Amino acid sequence: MLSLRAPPRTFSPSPWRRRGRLDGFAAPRCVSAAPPATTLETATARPAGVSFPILVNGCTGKMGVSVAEAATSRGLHLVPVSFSSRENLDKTIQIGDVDVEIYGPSAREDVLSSVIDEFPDVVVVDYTAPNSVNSNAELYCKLGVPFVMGTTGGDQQLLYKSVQDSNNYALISPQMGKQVVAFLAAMETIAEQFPGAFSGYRLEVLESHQAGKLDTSGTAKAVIACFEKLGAVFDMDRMVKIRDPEQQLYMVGVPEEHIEGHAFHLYHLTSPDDSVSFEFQHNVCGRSIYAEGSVDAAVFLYKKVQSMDPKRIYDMIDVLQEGDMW
Ligand SMILES: NC(=O)C1=CN([C@@H]2O[C@H](COP(=O)(O)OP(=O)(O)OC[C@H]3O[C@@H](n4cnc5c(N)ncnc54)[C@H](O)[C@@H]3O)[C@@H](O)[C@H]2O)C=CC1
Ligand SMILES: O=C(O)C1=N[C@H](C(=O)O)C[C@H](O)C1
Repeated sequence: MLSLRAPPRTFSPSPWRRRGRLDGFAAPRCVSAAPPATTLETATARPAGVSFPILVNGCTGKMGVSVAEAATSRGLHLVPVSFSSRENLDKTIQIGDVDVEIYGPSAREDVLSSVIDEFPDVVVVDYTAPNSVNSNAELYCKLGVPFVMGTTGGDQQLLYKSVQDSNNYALISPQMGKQVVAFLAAMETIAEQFPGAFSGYRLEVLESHQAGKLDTSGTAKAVIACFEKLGAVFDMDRMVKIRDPEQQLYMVGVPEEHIEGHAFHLYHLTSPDDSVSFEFQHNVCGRSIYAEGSVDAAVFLYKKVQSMDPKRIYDMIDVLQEGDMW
């Protein structure tokens, strides 16, 4: 039976620390549920159903590699070109049997133009860095190449404005994992249908990602926006961001093999009089759900471009709603 006892009046700032690893917090389930870090469950991947050229920008990074691998195993044509923020890298990266050549910033406009000439139906998928979001999007819009923006951060308003002004096709989402997208969609629906239902509730948010993550979780920001519409009070400066591997291991309970690639999120709501509390979590180990979702996104966008759909800007909820996610 559920206990209806009121929660303690002073809620610990860290539910993860309060509970610790040993009491069965969701994390250990990742050990058997997720694939090894940076490898994909692509052996059983279903084909994309269509084939078209895909350019993955950011093949020097972890998501770039994962998406490029997922794209080739789904039968898409991986364009053997990617970019870097560094000049004179003189590097190729092997993805399956494709040698992807990496070009620096000064060559990117010429190289991307040549790619578009050779592959007019190419779709770009971007997994670079928060400080490249806007300049990359500007370039894609200038050249009229449809793109999936998986990279989080940057100036999101400006990003949408660039796409709108150029009338380009783009799919933008801070979260590509199907089940997390479904949770986000549910949150948006609740927020729309019951605005103010959580008026005055205090919200506390914790997110833990690999140490190399530069920005605050874009997914957490999207979920927080829904809680705010529901009336909850949140101070963005109080978001607890955990990037320290020791804390992740011993406090959050991230399995050791996923310290380098995980995304744990926890949202805790408390009523103004402390008599009611709610808690939501989504904890992902590895990167395969984002990689597969990114390929779904590219396929979806490709179809929209081919059918000259008048709507130009999409997100992952659109993909989910069309039943187009694996
Ligand atoms: N939408 C989603 O579901 C997900 C989004 N992400 C986001 O994707 C981004 C990348 O994540 P990771 O691959 O884990 O990071 P990472 O640090 O492993 O890789 C990023 C790579 O992009 C390169 N890069 C930086 N600026 C560039 C530019 N202008 N042109 C080309 N390459 C550039 C960096 O040198 C690095 O190699 C982050 O913003 C992260 O938040 C990550 C996972 C899922
Ligand atoms: O950088 C990551 O890893 C992730 N970034 C996205 C975000 O910022 O929300 C999605 C997921 O949390 C993984």
